[in-house]
Amino acid sequence: MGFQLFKTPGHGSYDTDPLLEAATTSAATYSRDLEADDSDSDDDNDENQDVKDARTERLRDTGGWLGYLRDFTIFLPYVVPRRDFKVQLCLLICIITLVLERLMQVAIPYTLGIIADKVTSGSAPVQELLVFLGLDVLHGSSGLGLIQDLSKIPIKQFSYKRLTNAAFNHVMAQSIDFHSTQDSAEIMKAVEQGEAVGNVLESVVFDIAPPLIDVIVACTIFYQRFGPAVAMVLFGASVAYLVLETSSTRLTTDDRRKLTKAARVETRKIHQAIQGWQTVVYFNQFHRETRNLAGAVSEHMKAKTRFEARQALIQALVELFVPVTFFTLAYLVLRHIAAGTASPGDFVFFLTYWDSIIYPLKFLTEHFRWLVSDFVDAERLLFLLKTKPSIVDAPEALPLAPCVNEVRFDEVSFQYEEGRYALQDISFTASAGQVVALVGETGAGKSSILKLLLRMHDITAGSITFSNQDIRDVTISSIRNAVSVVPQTPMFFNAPIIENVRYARSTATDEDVHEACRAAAIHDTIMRYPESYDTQVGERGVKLSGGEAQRLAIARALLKNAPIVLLDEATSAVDTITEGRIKSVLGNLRRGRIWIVIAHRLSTIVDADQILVLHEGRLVEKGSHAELCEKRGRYWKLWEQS
Ligand SMILES: Nc1ncnc2c1ncn2[C@@H]1O[C@H](COP(=O)(O)OP(=O)(O)OP(=O)(O)O)[C@@H](O)[C@H]1O
Repeated sequence: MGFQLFKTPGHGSYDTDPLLEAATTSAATYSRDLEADDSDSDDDNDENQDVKDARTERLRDTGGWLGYLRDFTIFLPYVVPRRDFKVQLCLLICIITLVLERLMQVAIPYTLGIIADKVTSGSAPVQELLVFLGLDVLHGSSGLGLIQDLSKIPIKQFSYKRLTNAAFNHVMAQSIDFHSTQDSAEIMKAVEQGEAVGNVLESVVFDIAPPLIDVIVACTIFYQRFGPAVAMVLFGASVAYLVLETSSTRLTTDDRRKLTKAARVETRKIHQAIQGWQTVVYFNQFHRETRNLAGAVSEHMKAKTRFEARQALIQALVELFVPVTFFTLAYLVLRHIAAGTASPGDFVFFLTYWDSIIYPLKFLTEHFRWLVSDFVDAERLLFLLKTKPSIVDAPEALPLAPCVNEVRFDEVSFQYEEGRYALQDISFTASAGQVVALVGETGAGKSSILKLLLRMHDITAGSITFSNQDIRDVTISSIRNAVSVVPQTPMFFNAPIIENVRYARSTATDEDVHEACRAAAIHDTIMRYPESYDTQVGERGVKLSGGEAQRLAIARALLKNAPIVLLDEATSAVDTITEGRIKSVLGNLRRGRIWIVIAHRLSTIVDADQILVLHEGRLVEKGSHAELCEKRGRYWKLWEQS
């Protein structure tokens, strides 16, 4: 699939808590990366494996690293502040501070060397000491460091703001096929990576490039002051140190992976137990969960001990390299002093300069590791931004004409996947003021018709027109403005009822909202709540009963006041008395609108103007209730069974 961001790994086997796992399907998406850890392969245990796989594939497709890196130019418009003068200025300040820092790096040891020489020659170098003070303050966190840190803030925020907004808009503009196949946790992770691109740039510009430049500058200066031997030792030692550091990282990779896996298993256990708290109560399995967690915690700690001890040992060995290099260099410099080709001040210069080179070098591998991890995160965002929505406006699409009084399906065929038709040769017309009911057994294609009306998918053949305008020739946004939907399972935001209903039309007054709720037979119920319309509905509306949620969804759809209303089993959870009340109010609202209704309970659509009977994606019967009953065909059979 073209839009597949990352592979979704299979569920692992976890025999200690299978029931809980089944009960927490929503947790399953959240802990996708956690579940990946349960696979047998070590590589699969790596949370970034999917990104790495995608990278390998892209490397193959783009013909190597150059082509691959070229993909990253997609970020340039988001990180280059073309029109933002403030950010441009900050960027310039940062570059200047970086250059000044490099100069300070040499100037400070140089000044100290002069001070030492003056002291040994018996004079008091007060002036030089003041220069040193000035340079030191300027070089530290109170000088250039402060200026740099402050200038970095707007630069990082600039790219974060632009990338996060762009990624969010991109995800929201994706089509239903993207949203129904992608793991939502994975998409969220990708959207949240706006910071990673900024971090990559920051790591390269501020953490990785400067120490490398410093080493080269130091080698040149050492060469000039102490000759080629000292310069060669410094250069060779720096390269060897970096190689050793990198290989030592590799030596602990396996332990690090095991540690990450153990930590994730622990988090997963906690997450599942909390998510599945009700299931734990139903089966009184508190002890089992406590035992499970205790096991996971001790595994985690064992892995941590192994990793940290091994890393400490390897690090200790690598670090031995630093004093040995220092000793060699110091010995060579001292020989120069003894030979009279260098002064004691030169030794002080060497001592101070050594410190300023070696410490950043020590952190280089650490920065490199962070860079790799930020790079992987940035890749998630890259793959997301490269995913194109499958349904987009035609180049010359215009908004739908405001008055829609007819919906027409003309020999419409549609397939979700190649080779399997969900709908075939569907033709019908629904006019303003009419109720058209879609009936048929499960899987017959009813919901697919609603999705096509919202242009969530494009049809394979035929045409769908709203008042003679093909929906592929008008803007998607105007289609969605013209259609109100009451889904089978409505979703609400964790906000007060009034805001949830007003979501349909932000300009609606409180009275408009009340009116819509009266029409949906929910107003009186809401007024009985202690906080009436200010009652919070809970996450996704969990505090509402099924019937209340459906009635609120109807109120919301009515408030939108669109010319086409789609009801998908909209009253299936409502008792028959309330349903009767809703129907009588909806009857009054029929005028001027087109109603397309899906119903399993046939009693709810007996007075529909047109009943379309679908069977295996085909329209097999069409007519009023009386006409269809008279036919004694498929509808009649369904009616008899109901
Ligand atoms: N996203 C999808 N990808 C692939 N096939 C799909 C998808 N959605 C639905 N289908 C298939 O299309 C056919 C029609 O599905 P549809 O949901 O329209 O049926 P329905 O009549 O609304 O069923 P129900 O009454 O159970 O809601 C079914 O065979 C279904 O498996």
